[in-house]
Amino acid sequence: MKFPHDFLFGAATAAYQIEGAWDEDGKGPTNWDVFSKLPGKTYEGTNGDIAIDHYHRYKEDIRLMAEMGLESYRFSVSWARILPTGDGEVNQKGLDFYNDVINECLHYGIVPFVTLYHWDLPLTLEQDGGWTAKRTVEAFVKYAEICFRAFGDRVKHWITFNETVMFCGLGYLKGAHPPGISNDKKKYFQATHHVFYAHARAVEVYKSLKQYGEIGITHVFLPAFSTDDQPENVSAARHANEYETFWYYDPILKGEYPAYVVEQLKDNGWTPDWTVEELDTLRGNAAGNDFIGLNYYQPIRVERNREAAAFTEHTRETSTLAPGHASFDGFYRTVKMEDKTYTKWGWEISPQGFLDGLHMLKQRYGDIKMYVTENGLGDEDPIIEGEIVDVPRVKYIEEHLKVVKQAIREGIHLKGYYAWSAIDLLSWLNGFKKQYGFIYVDHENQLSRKKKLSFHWYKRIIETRGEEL
Ligand SMILES: C[C@@]1(C(=O)O)OC[C@H]2O[C@@H](O)[C@H](O)[C@@H](O)[C@H]2O1
Repeated sequence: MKFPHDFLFGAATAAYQIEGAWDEDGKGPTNWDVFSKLPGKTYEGTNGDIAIDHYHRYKEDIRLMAEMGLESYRFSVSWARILPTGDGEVNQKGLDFYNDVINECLHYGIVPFVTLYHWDLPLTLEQDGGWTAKRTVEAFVKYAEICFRAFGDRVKHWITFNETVMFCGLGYLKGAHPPGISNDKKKYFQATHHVFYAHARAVEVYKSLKQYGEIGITHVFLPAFSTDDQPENVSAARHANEYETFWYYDPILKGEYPAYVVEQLKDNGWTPDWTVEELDTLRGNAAGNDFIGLNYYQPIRVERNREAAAFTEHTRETSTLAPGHASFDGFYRTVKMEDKTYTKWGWEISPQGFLDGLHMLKQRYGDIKMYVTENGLGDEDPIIEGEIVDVPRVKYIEEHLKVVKQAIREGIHLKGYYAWSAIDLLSWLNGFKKQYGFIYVDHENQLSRKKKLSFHWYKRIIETRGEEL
């Protein structure tokens, strides 16, 4: 069986991780331009000043994507190129760049799938409270409308935010992302609420423009499973799913927050300072959300945590999402299982966990349209006689695409798969060491591009619409 004719085979990137040109053509500074230069925050001090120079090489990169037969390219817009101060004057050269990227995609018949926010916040907004401040919400809505009006005649697929749990969790609980705050639960939940409210407002604006495309959000999908059937560990998995999934998916798809979490926030004094108007906006725009983007890499295996939830010192190393850590509230801990397979970064490889999780989502949210907006293997790719022989990545993506096909057979409304990533790029916390791309970038040779084994494999999968899987 082939994948359906309207299923999109894609790949993804993000602005800060590929563009470079951090201060060119009127772009304003972002939180990551500053944070990445703080000692110890990134792997070996790597940053996005140059990244892989996609700002100057986007034509070559998109030509390679076309050669691979990519049907759709998911990329993000750097807000600070469009609005250098976050909510002030528009920078025409920023609009020009993304118009060029979009037009280059369309030149090859590649469907652009645009993420408005992939973690790089204009510095002025971060300095003024970031996502804990209402100003950032209003600024995002202004920025989103500018993008809709500038690109919406050609861009018909919009993602508002990428992985809210990551930039809020690492920003306010682990201190590993800007603004580098640790263990501030009140700010964490406040920031997530402002993001969901900003999303709902952007949906409202998008629908009012009657551009007849689709808009959604991309969340991490991290289904939690109990290590065994002990009631306390089953309760740990429930707790993890409530806080890591339902807190994120419910306000978008149901228009309200999960009662389990709301009650506990109240007990702990972590309830966001939300208003009736904001909660009504969430409720009133849930139906306008056209899809949910899932970034699936792994499930988590959890058990009840019996150790006292002492203050946890977080570092870059403890923030790369490997198992063996207690949850922010100490309720559960993630466990590395003897009978499971893991990547070099300690992430479990579990296509079955994905399929089981998809059915959990369908049971809770019904027939919502879904895209796999990220899935891929972070690895240090083998190089044999100058060729990048990334067989592990081929196997990883093959197994997950098989599950996507099986899920569609089982009635899950999946409409596309975007591998992370189209091309090797800068990892926020792992520098250039953790590779994900179909295209290799040689940092020892003027960032020259080279097709990997997986490039040729994915090309064939797309050509045959995955019939062999
Ligand atoms: C934490 C990590 C990683 O480095 O493996 O997860 C997978 C992937 O998720 C993306 O949304 C990030 O932009 C990208 O940098 C990657 O980040």
